[in-house]
Order: sequence, then C-alpha cells, then structure tokens
Amino acid sequence: MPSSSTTRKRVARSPSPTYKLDDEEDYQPFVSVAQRRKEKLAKFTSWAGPSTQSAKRRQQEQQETEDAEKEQEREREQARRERTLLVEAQEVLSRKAAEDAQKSELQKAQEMDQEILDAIKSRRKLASDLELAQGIQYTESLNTSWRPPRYIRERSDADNKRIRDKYHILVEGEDVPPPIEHFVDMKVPEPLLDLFKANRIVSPTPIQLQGIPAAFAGRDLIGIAFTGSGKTLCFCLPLIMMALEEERKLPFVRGEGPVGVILCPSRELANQTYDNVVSWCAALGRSGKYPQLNTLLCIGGISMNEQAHVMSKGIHIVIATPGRLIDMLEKRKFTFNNCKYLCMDEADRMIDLGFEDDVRNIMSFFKAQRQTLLFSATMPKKIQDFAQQSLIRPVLVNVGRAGAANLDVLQVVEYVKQEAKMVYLLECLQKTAPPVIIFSENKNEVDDIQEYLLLKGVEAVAIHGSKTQEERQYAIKSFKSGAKDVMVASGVASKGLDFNDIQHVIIFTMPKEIEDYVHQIGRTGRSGRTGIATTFVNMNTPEPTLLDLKYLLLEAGQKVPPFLATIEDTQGGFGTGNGRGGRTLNRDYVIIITCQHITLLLASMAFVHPSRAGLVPRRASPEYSDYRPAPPRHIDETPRQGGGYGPSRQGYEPRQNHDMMESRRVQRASAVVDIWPPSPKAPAREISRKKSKRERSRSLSTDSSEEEYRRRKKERKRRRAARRERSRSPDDADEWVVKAVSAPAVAPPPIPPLADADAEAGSDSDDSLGPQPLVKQQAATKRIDEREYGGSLLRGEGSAMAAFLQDGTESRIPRRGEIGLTSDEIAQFENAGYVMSGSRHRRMNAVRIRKENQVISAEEKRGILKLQKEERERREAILREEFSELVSERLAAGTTTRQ
Ligand SMILES: Nc1ncnc2c1ncn2[C@@H]1O[C@H](COP(=O)(O)OP(=O)(O)OP(=O)(O)O)[C@@H](O)[C@H]1O
Repeated sequence: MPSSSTTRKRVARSPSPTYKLDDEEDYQPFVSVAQRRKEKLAKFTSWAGPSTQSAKRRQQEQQETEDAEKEQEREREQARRERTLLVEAQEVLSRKAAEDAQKSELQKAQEMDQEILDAIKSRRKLASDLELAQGIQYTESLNTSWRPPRYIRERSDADNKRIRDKYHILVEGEDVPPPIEHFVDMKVPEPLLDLFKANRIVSPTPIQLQGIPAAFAGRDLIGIAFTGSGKTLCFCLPLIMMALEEERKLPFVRGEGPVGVILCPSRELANQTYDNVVSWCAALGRSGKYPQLNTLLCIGGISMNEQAHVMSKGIHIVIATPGRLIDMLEKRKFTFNNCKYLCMDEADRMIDLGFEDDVRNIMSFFKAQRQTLLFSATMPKKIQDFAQQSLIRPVLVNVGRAGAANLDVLQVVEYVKQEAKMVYLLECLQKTAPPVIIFSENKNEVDDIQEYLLLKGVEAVAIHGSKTQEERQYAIKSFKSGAKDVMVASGVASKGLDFNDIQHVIIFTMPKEIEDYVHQIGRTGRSGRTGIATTFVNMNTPEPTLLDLKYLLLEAGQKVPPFLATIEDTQGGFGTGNGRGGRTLNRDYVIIITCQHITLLLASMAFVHPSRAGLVPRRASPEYSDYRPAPPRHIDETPRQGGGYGPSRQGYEPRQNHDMMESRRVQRASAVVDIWPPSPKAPAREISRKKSKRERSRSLSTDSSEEEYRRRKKERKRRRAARRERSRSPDDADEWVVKAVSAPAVAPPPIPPLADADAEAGSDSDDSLGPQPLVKQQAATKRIDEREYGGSLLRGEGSAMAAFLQDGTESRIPRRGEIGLTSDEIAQFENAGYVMSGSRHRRMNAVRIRKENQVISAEEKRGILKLQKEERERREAILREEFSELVSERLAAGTTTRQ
C-alpha cells in the first residue's frame, strides 16, 4: 500500500517564547479609557495654573454654603414641626392685627362697608322669578280666620311684654301677635290637645307660645330657638289648621293641593316631620269632628309609587327635600296653585349651604302670596337680615341668642391626640349608658369608627350621605328602637333629628362651623331633659373654631378647659373671619349698625349670597345628598297669557282640567268656614287682672258719673256686709227660700219701660249682674214659655222660670247671697216680672237640679244605712251557717272513711 510507505517529515519548530513575569520594568498596568481620559483632563486642568485652583476653592466654598443652608432649613423644619398649629395661627393673627392697627378707623369701616355692599349687591330677595321680574311686592300678611280669645286681645302691651320677658322671648316686627301661655287659649282642637297630653306635651314651650299665635295669625315668621325646644310643632300646627280650613271649604279632589309645604335639608329630618304630621292629622281624623288630611312625603331615595295611595287623592300637606320636590313639580305630579304656606326647617343651613337656588326655584312655582316661615336653632344675623328682606311684615321670634347652645347639655371639651382618639373613644363610651351618638365630619372616618366599635363588640350603626337610603333608614330605625346602642353619624344626622333620650353625644371631629357643633350637641338634652356632649379637639382643630367653641362654652356657663382658655382672640372680638358662628355675631351686629343707612338705601336692591361675593367659600354640603344645582332656567322675556315671565308651567296642563281646578280654587277662596273651637273664657287669674268694663268706662267718665259710681260701690259694700252678717246669724240655716205665691200664677205685672232694660243690657251681657227684664209684655191669658223670657236663657231655664211664675208654688229661687240680692229683693224683682239673667239663672237651675236629684233626706239616708246593715248581717249569717254545715259534713265524711 503506497500510503503506508509515505514517511513523515520532521519539522523543526521554533522555540516557544519565554515570559518574564517577574520583569517589572516594562510592565504597563491596564488603565481603562475612561480613567485615562479623566487623567488627561486632570493634566490639562493642572496646566491651567493658579486660577483653576481658586475656582476649585470657590466650588468648595459654594458646596459648604449649600450644606449650611440645608442644615439651617432642616433645623427650621424641625422647629416648625415642633410648634403647634395654634402657635402658628396666633402668629399669623398677631401679624394681621399689627397690620390692622396701622390702618385708620375710617379705612377699616370703609373695608367693612365695602364687604357688606359686595354681599348685598348681587343678592336677590328670596322670591320667585316671576315676582322679581314683575316687581310684585306684597305688603300685607296673609289673612286668616284665627283670632285670639277676647281676653288676650284686650291684654295690654305691658302685660304681653311681661309674659315675653318671663320666657326670655325676644320679638321684632310690627304689631306682633300676643303670646299665649296655654294651648286651649290658642284654640288648638281638642283631639290634638288629648294627643299632646298623652305625649306629655302639656303647655307650650317659649317658641311655641309666641310662634304659634304669630303663625296662626298668618304672619311670616323667623323662629329661632335652641335645639329640642319644639319648633316642629310650631310650624306644623298652623299648616294643619290651614289645611283643615281649606278642606272644609271644599274637599280636595285628585290633582288638587297641596295647601302648604315644609322643606327640610335632609331626608331623615323630612321623614321625622312627616311622621309627626301624620300622627297629628290622624288624631284629628279619628275624632270624627275634623276631615281626614292627606300628607305626602317627597324625598329622594324612595319610590313615589309607594305613596300612590296619597297621590290618588287631593294632597293637603307636602313634606319634602328640595331636590325631589323640584323634580315632582317639574313633572307636574302636583302643583302649587293652591299652596299658601312654605316653611323651611333649619332654614339657615338651607339658604347658606347651597340650597338657595333650589329654594328660589321652588318659590317660582307659587301662584299667589304665601305665608313663609323660617325656623332654626342657629341663624346668623346675615341670614336673618336676608330673610327678613324676603318676607312680608315678618315677625322674628327669638328664644335665647341665635346659635346659642342648649343649656340642658353639659359640654365637655377634651384634648385628644389624633392617634389616640379611637382608643379613647371606648373609654369615653363608658361615661353614660346608651344610646350614644358619635359625630364625625368625614364619611370614611364614620365607617372606620363603626368598624372599630363592631370589632370591640359595641352594637353600632353608621349613617352618612354615601349610604343607600335603605341603609340610612335601617340605621335610624334600629337606633331609634333601641336595638343598637351607638350611632356613628356624619353631619347628615345632626340637624333636627329627635331620638329618644340620647344620653351622650361624642363629637369625634369638631366641625368647622360652630353652628354645626350646636346642632350636633343638640341631639341630647331635648325637651327639658339633660345630656352630655364630649368633644375631642387637638392641634388639627382650626384655631378660629376653637375660639368660637371657647366663647360658646363661656356663654353657656360651662367649664372652659385650660388649653382653650389660653387661646386669645387677637382680633379683639371681631370674630373668626368665617363671618357666621357664635361670637362672629358681634361682628355681624357691628356691620349691621354701621351699614344701617346703606341697607336702607339698598332696601329695594337685590341681595347676593356672600359666597358669590367671595366672603364665604361656597359649597354644597356633600352630606345633603339631595342637593342638585338648580337646572339652568330660561327666562322668557315675552309676557305670557297668564301674565308674567318665565317658563310657562300652565302650558302642560290640559285646559279643561285647568279651568275646573281654577274654578274650584276661586270657589274655595270665596267660601267662609270656621274651624276654630270657641274662644275659651278668661281664667280667673286673668279676670282679676283685667279691668272691668265699669272700671274702664270710669276712667273715661265725667265727674257726675264718678260720683254715681262711688255711691253704687258704697251701696254694694253695705249690702255685702249685711249679707255676711246675716249668714253668720244662727237662724239663717234655712237653705231654700220658698216664694210665697198666694194665688195661682198670673201674668207678670207690667214690665218697666224698655229703655231701662236696654240700659241694663247694654253692658256686657255675660258679666251683668241682677235680673233681666222680659222682652215684651205678654197677654194676660197667654201661657208664657222660654222664648218670652229672653234669648239669654238656656233651653229649659225659661220653662222652669215660666213654671215658677205660672204654676208652681214650690218652685225655688237661688239661695240668698248667690246672686248678690236678698230674697226679698229677688221677690220684688220677680213680682215686677223680671227673670234672672242668663248666668245667674244657670246657677239657679243647677241648684234646682241638684236639689231635685237629692231624693233622700238625712232621715231616709239613716234608714237606708240601717237597712243595709241589717241586710249585711243577714247575708253574713247565711254564709256562716253554710260554712259550718260544710265543715260538719267534711268532718263526718272523714270519720266514716277512718272507720
Ligand atoms: N310643648 C312641649 N312640651 C313638651 N315636649 C315638647 C313640646 N313640644 C315638643 N316637645 C317634644 O320635644 C322634642 C323636641 O321637639 P322638636 O324636634 O320639635 O325640637 P326642635 O326645636 O325642632 O329641635 P331641633 O332644633 O333639633 O330640630 C320632641 O320629642 C317633642 O315631642
């Protein structure tokens, strides 16, 4: 094989290189490119000489300064953190005070005036667009059929003032109706009085005793009274009475009504007012004396189908939240054609918290003048002023200061660090027994608190604006019924809700506005009971709020904790700047005085919401979930058929139906009915205070009549003394004076001339003393009946008197002294043909009946008692006998069985 034969050639290889690792002379260490560039750069800069070095120094110095500044800033930050917000706020305020001090008094006054002018300029009256556009201005209050009882009408102004002072009631306004201290005197229907009594409502509270008469009289009203003082009754009762009257005039048919509407800022409050009104109307209806009234609850979150039964009839009263009411009115579910009454509960909150446009919108649905009532426990002066401009001859009834806390609430303010609040809450709950309400401004916090309490085993429910209507209703219901001990709530439950006997209110987070605080603590200490309110504050609580709180505590005579006491008002009593709460009223007051002349000049000008003028941040409270901004309304400039401007609401209504409703409205307006119970008589205490007619006429009389009066008075005195003397004599024991009639009754002798009779009867018929003459002379043969004896006799009395004169020899006349005449004098009058006056005769009749009913003499009575005794003894004897028989039988039976 040739391949095998090939020989391998030897190749001489070059020797392998030798590395001299330990040779360091030529060694070049690896230097990265970046490093090399850096070195090169350094070389270049070193070539730049001494100027570069100085730049380096500068750089270094700069660095140092920066570091120092940073250090200082850090120290400042640390110091800032260590300082409380209160100190900071105080510094700001003192800086502001120093600035203010530099301003002249004139400048300050000008600024204030400018502030209020700005507010006034763009604010319009609370009236409908139609009224504003047409310049309709009502000058007279609504006319009603209610009149106070005569004795109250005749009461002097000084007496009225005395009553108001007694109850600490302040009133403003022209011709204010008198205060009335009893429901009966207000002419409240009897079925309601009974119901009130059953609910322990016996006499009116101060706001009621002045507010109800004013509202009954048809006056526009601003009612301010502390929480739990019974304002609800004060504005519901007049509406109920008005509805009763309208229904009586002409019963409401489907599509008619309502007569009046009550607006509430929250659904829960509307629900509660609805319950009250329904129960009061039901009591009236049940009595059978008054017609049944239909009340509609009109709030968001419920289906109106649930109330289809109400809608299918005429509606008398609507209780609503603004959003749903506008919705219903716009859908023409009902109209305000017959509506004459508008009440806003918690009115300041409604006007101030973003409902103003809604309220204005609602007002534009009214077709005629209405009676407007605004009620609240808090009513800053600005709102009062604004409201007064919008009302007609308003009466302002103020019990205590607007915005003052209820004095029945013990207020405790505690400094609790934010992180310690939750734990402290549990401890705080131990203070009292349930039920307890905890308020927090923040919905998330409300949920957190509820969760925490549930975890700790506390039966708690929560309510706030983001909960569904069912959840809200469940919370209220279970808390009211006592199934849950604690309710955690946001502001939505703070106004107007009347829970049973709340023991303790805990304010977890202090609300920014002091009015909200007043409403929140007002859930306890209601209708005369006492309660506790504990409020947590800390450095997060704004200083102005703390200041308001401090002044509120001072005003209510409560303990001010040291940390609150140290806070000083650096603005010298001129308020917190929010322009509303507590102490800020001073400021409002000053503004009103300094600007009084301007206000007068601007009386006809429109008003603006302070928020629009940039005075108060405008916000719609998120708690009021019913709040919807008013839809933009197109104001049509063309006058319409019905006269007026604005969107036509009549256009939707079928003409025929409208005509019918209109004619019914006119018919109702022209009808006159009287639903008021009769005027009660003046109670004894009033009579003693009241000047008698004679006294009054005496003050106007001449000298001769004065003499005559004295003579008569003397004569009366003499007769009275003689009567007393006789009554003391032992032989005067005979009770009855029997008129001696010698012959069968004859016609009465000729009566005195009528002129005398007139003179006698001319005085007050009820109060006149002595007998009354016959109206006309009777034929001698004619049998006389009651008619002939005058209309003043009650039925039956005349016949008795006729019988007395004609038939009876045994007829009796009253006891001596009972009518201020002796029996002889009476006999003389009787013989002359007089009969007794109405009031005296009534008494005589009563005595006669009593005597006639008294069928047994003392002798007979003794006989009866004797008989009764004998009868009792007889029966006892029988019983004894029966018993001894029974015993002997048993004994005999026992002996036989033993044998
Ligand atoms: N004349 C009265 N006498 C006794 N209790 C009354 C009287 N009038 C009302 N009340 C009771 O007082 C409680 C509080 O009444 P109401 O809710 O009307 O107070 P309010 O002034 O409207 O309170 P708020 O300002 O919180 O809304 C109710 O339970 C009510 O039944």
